[in-house]
Amino acid sequence: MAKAEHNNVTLGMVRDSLIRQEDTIVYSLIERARFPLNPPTYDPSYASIPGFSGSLLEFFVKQTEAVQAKAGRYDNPEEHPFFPDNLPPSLVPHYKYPEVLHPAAMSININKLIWDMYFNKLLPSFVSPGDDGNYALTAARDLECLQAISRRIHYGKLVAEVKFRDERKDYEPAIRAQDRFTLTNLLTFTNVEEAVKKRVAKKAMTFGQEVKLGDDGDKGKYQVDPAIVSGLYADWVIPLTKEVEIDYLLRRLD
Ligand SMILES: O=C(O)C(=O)C[C@]1(C(=O)O)C=C[C@@H](O)C=C1
Repeated sequence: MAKAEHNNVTLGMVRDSLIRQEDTIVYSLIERARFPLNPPTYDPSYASIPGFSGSLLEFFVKQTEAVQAKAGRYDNPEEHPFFPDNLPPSLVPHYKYPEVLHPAAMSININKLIWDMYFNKLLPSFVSPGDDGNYALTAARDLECLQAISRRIHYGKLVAEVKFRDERKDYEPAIRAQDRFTLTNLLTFTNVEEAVKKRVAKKAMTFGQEVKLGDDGDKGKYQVDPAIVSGLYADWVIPLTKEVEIDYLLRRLD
């Protein structure tokens, strides 16, 4: 039997969006990999910006998020700022996004974890060491990666909502018991996870290959190592999406 539709959102539609978001994530990693690590971007002692204490990256992200907040970006429940404190209010007319999620969704933001993972684990694994002076562009590329990864991981709220409504009688007892273990089992589809990991590696091969005319001897050289992209998904993106799903479900009956 086809799964019931809720506000016209089905698990298939949610998964289609996750698949599209893979493209954005893979492309954003490729764009960041065009620059070396560029350590001064992250060094608070380099920036010395008047009236600001922190790195150029933090300056760039805070300023960009402030502009985007004023332009209404965070009115969209799919968007999560990295520095939510002291963000200016939106200055544009409020768009009435469909209310699909439980209000508890608003309190879930794991961007701090995503930030730490990105800068401490992921970034050093896929960019070359070095310094070419392009610190502002580097910060801009980092923010694009962070926003794409964050949107995908927080999409777990919607995944969880659709699963909850599809299988309410299975989820409710586990939520009442605040039983993370059972919730994890309920929402896990190992076959889907395996397909995601394979697909993102393939996308990294396809989008990141060097396109040359004629016969070249350069097959197998990619702009971002496909194994790093599938590792990112295996070690971080999928586990953190599940974490968001569980955090959301635990509050779904509040
Ligand atoms: O597609 C789902 O059902 C999801 O919950 C998303 C996701 C993922 O992060 O890709 C996470 C958990 C499932 O085990 C499978 C895949």
